[in-house]
Amino acid sequence: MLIAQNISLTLLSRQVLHNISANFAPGKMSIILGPNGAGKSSLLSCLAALRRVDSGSVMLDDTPLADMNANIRARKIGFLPQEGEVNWDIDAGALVALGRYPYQRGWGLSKDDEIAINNAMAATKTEIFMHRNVARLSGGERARVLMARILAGTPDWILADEPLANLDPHYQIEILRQLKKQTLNGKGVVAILHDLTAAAAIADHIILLKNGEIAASGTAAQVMQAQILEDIFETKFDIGQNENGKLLISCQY
Ligand SMILES: Nc1ncnc2c1ncn2[C@@H]1O[C@H](COP(=O)(O)OP(=O)(O)OP(=O)(O)O)[C@@H](O)[C@H]1O
Repeated sequence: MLIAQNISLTLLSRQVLHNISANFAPGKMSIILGPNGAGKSSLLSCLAALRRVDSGSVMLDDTPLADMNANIRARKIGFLPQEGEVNWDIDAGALVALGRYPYQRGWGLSKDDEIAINNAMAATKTEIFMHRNVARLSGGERARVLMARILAGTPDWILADEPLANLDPHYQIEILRQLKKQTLNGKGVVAILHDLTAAAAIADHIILLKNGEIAASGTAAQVMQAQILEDIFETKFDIGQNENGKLLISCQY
């Protein structure tokens, strides 16, 4: 389990997370939603130990993340940041290979490294970009390469900050299916999304943040209710279902 225990975070003398407690289960897709500035990215950074919390702790399987060796932590947790920009002069294959960095002992790639890299590029359909400069890929192509870098590290946990940004509908579905597949293989996924319908379709567990606090938490059926969403987003929503019973959520234009 990845567990946030009463975590609070202050940035530039402004408290952005207030006493957050949440459990994230392996093999499950947990989705964090909420308005801009609610604290979603801040929470995800704390869960990845990229930010030190002011109080409380983040535990991974009974060990405080803050006490864990950085290399071991990097093998366990893959973090996909929100900004998909890559300003290095680097080919996609080399960028994906960086996902193996926590495993490297000497020079060059091991057989295991090569297998993991090939699997990750196949899963994200990025082999065709192997020798292409990442800076010259489209935003959507680069997003898939960055996802491949995370998968190459074969982490137990994937923490993804808006993994669907810049993707067309086809690749949004591809990435969501890829993340879901990871959970079916026993990995824990925690992702920030803005698309409420996509979140409802894919989430095992949803956390809605507002003003740095958990405003609602539960299954899609429990939290995707017009009044709850209106209170959190300060916007009216229409909630329906398609013929398969999937929730369709759109704000009222
Ligand atoms: N490095 C920082 N220094 C100071 N304040 C920050 C910093 N990063 C974020 N904040 C502030 O913390 C609050 C939460 O930001 P955060 O990025 O976690 O929100 P978010 O829910 O991910 O928003 P969005 O949906 O817009 O990405 C915001 O008010 C933001 O201005």
